Amino acid sequence: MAFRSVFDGGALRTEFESAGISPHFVPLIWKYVLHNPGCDLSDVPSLPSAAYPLLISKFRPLTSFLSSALDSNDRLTTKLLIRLQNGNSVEAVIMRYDTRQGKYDGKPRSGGPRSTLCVSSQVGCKMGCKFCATGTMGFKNNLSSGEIVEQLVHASRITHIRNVVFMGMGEPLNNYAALVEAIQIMTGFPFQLSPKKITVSTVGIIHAINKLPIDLPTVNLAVSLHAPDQDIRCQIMPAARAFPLGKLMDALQTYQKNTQQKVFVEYIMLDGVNDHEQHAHQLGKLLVTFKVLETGGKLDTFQSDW
Ligand SMILES: C[S@@+](CC[C@H](N)C(=O)[O-])C[C@H]1O[C@@H](n2cnc3c(N)ncnc32)[C@H](O)[C@@H]1O
Ligand code: SF4
Repeated sequence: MAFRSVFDGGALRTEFESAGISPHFVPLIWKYVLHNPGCDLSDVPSLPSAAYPLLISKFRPLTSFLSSALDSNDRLTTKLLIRLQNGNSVEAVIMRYDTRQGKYDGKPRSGGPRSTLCVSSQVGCKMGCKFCATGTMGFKNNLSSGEIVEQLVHASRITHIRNVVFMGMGEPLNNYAALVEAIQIMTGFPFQLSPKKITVSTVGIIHAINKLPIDLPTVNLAVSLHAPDQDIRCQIMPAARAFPLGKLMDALQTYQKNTQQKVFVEYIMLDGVNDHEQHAHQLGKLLVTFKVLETGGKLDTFQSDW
């Protein structure tokens, strides 16, 4: 029998509510599980007595298992392999920026070490981008909100996580409800990540980008652009056929105007495909237009004199 994760917050709250138990106990359970690796739900202190049989029969503290944690040679990066209840695995990556040594971008910064966790939202992906290992494995399953949050639990037991980026396996906007719930949990007690430190990366699912300002108005958005025109985009990212570049750029403008959040543009240089000088000029024009249309937001892009 498959158990739910206690971090499937909506499911746990619903169960509690139908049993007449206050949902206010849910974050207390999360705090206990986070700080007590290997605990049983019967160990969680101070819950109403009706909560224990319900928890034990339907939920588990964690439904995933940390199979391996592999450090890079410089120990700034740790790759986590996490096995899910259904036997599939996902990766999450901890990236440490030792800002005192300027290891991130060479510039001295204040604030000491900070860590970013890159999380997966799906096992595989149906978008089929040609350059992406996840894309070539096809789609296997969506992660539940609990399975997404559990990546943060595993990582938080290794180091303090300050930022989360949805840049691991899968297309987060194709798993929208779980994404929204996971981020709501991550930004509440006991994780309390700042929404401004969360970035959702997407291939560019326009209808979902349009919903984000309502459901997650304070997260950052990153868009995998990877080409300055629709033709090249479609060659390397088949899903782009459904999302014309002009409409995508319009959606980004609207998103930024409505949220005032950062929009990051991701561009992989693929030899002989999108890395010609002419592509750089096209990209500059595309982003300059973006910036000129923009009024008062915070678009992070390069200095442009195209
Ligand atoms: C794996 S995706 C997950 C998030 C989302 N599906 C997306 O496409 O933005 C995160 C980022 O990794 C990039 N990526 C995928 N394959 C890559 C590769 N072989 N080398 C460098 N970046 C890659 C994607 O294009 C995207 O910008
Ligand atoms: S949408 Fe993202 S995860 Fe999916 S295949 Fe493309 S780059 Fe990979």
